[in-house]
Amino acid sequence: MEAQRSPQLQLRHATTAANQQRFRSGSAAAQRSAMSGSVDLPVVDLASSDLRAAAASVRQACVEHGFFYVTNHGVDRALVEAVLAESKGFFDLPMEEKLKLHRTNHRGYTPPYAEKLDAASEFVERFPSWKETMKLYIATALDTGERILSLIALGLDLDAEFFHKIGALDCPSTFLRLLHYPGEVNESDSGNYGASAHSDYGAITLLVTDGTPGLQICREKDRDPQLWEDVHHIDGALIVNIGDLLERWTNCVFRSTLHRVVAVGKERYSVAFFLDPNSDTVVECLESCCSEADPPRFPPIKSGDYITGRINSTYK
Ligand SMILES: O=C(O)CCC(=O)C(=O)O
Ligand SMILES: [Fe+2]
Repeated sequence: MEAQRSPQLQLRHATTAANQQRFRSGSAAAQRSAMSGSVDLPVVDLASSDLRAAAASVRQACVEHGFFYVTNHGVDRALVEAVLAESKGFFDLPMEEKLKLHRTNHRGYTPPYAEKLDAASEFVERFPSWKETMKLYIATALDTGERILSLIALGLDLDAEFFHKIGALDCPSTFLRLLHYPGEVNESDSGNYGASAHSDYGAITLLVTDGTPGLQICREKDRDPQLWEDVHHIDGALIVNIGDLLERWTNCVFRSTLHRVVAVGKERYSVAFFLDPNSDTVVECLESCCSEADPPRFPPIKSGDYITGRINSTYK
């Protein structure tokens, strides 16, 4: 496996107050008034022997939806179950115990409401298999993410090893977020439950859920009223989505699609794995994504500067 920056892990109760800052739009009223339907996202078989065809599906999915499913992805079902079980164990703790892991520098627990409390970490003693489970999950998801990036590169008419060759995966940045959406809606949330509309910051996100619905995407963010479509659960598949950094890298050929999680009257667990290039990777318009008629829309930027800027504007 490639060298890797120390992975960051975040535990989040996904009620509004803790999420609100990072979202581009989506007031409670707007969420309620938006139209909705459901979407059939493409499914890409990562074990396909026809790499070119798989890459073409990935490209189409990234251009049209910014979201797709992957199957035969190499992340064991038992491992996913173990991560969800550890997560449930943590979120089931009394609040005062969870607060001992209160978030510092983007790691740790974010409570439902953003109080400022200081507490120490006692993670390891309380959850003996936590570290190994999360380490294995992160390593496996990283491996899967790299395979997806190879297909993305091929789909962009680049060498399958493009991201490796430019050093973007020498020391990639990974971030694991364990999310818990409580079943009951708190009155003070004003009906704005779950994760408000947002796009992810980085390159790609790999998402698993416990199968509870709630995830929706909005493919045309400027449309009025917005059309929100349910992303249904496919047993055993991972959901992959493109983040803003990859949208920028591809000169907006690929979409970083607005998404949110709405209340379904049932508690929900999910695990989001964010994969970004190493921080000194220069993200500048890929050759195959610009032309004289469609010049680069953004100046080059180091991946780390871009992500840090986004995170800092979130957690001010
Ligand atoms: O919980 C989910 O299904 C989505 C989570 C998400 O979009 C995020 O953490 O960025
Ligand atoms: Fe997201």
